[in-house]
Amino acid sequence: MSEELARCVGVSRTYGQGTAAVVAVHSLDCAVRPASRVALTGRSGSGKSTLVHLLAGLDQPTTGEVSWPGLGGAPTGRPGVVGVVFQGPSLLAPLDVAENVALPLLLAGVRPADADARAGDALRRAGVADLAGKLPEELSGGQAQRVAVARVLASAPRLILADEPTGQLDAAHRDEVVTLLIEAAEELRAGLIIATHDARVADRLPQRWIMDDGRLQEVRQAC
Ligand SMILES: Nc1ncnc2c1ncn2[C@@H]1O[C@H](COP(=O)(O)OP(=O)(O)OP(=O)(O)O)[C@@H](O)[C@H]1O
Repeated sequence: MSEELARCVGVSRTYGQGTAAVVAVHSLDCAVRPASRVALTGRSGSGKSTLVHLLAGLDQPTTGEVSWPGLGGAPTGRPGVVGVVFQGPSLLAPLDVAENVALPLLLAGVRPADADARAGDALRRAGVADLAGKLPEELSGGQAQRVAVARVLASAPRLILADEPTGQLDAAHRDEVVTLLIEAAEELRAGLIIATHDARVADRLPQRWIMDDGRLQEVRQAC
C-alpha cells in the first residue's frame, strides 16, 4: 500500500458552542494516497467543505488529528504541497490571469522568470494560454475555473482538493474541468479529492466517499 499523503484519525470539527454548536464532521477516519481518486459526495451541509478544509490544513479539528505523513508535515504556509480549487471565483481581481497563476509560485520563493514560465506552461496545459493578459472580471465562469485549475497545476502539488469545482459550469465546461483535474493528478502522481453534488462528476472517479451528517457513511471502491 502506498504512502498516506493525508490522514484523519478520529477527526471532529464543531462550529460554535453550547446550544448553537454544529458538529460538521464527526469522528472521521480516512486516508488519502497518491492513487486516491475520490468523489466526496453527500447532501448540502453534510460536511464536505469542512473535510476539504481540514485535509488542506486550512482548518483545525476540534478533536482528533489530521496529519500529512507523506507530505512531510502540515501543508500550511508551504505553497505547492496541497492545491485547492474552490467553488466560486477565487482569482485576485487586480491581477491578470498570468499574474494570478504565478503569484503562489512567487510567494513560495520561485524566481520571477521561472514563475512566469511555469504559469505559462500551466495555462497552456489548461487550454487557456490566450487568456493570460485578461483580468478575472473579463472571464466566463468556465474560463475562470480553468485558470484556477491552472494555478493549482503550476505549483505541482502532491494532493489536489477541489470543492464543487464545477458547480457553476455548463456540461461541456464541467467535463473539461474534471478531465483537467484527473489528468493533472495522473501527471503529478497526486492524490485527488473532488467534493461534488453532481453525479456526473462523481461517476468520473473510481472511489466514492459519502458524507452523511458529518459522518463518512460509505467508502465505495468502484474499481
Ligand atoms: N464557519 C461556520 N460556522 C458555523 N457553521 C458552519 C460553518 N461552516 C460550516 N458550518 C456548518 O457545518 C455544516 C457542514 O457544512 P459544510 O459546508 O462542510 O457542508 P457541505 O457538505 O460542504 O455543504 P454544501 O454542499 O452546501 O457546500 C453545516 O451545517 C454548516 O451550516
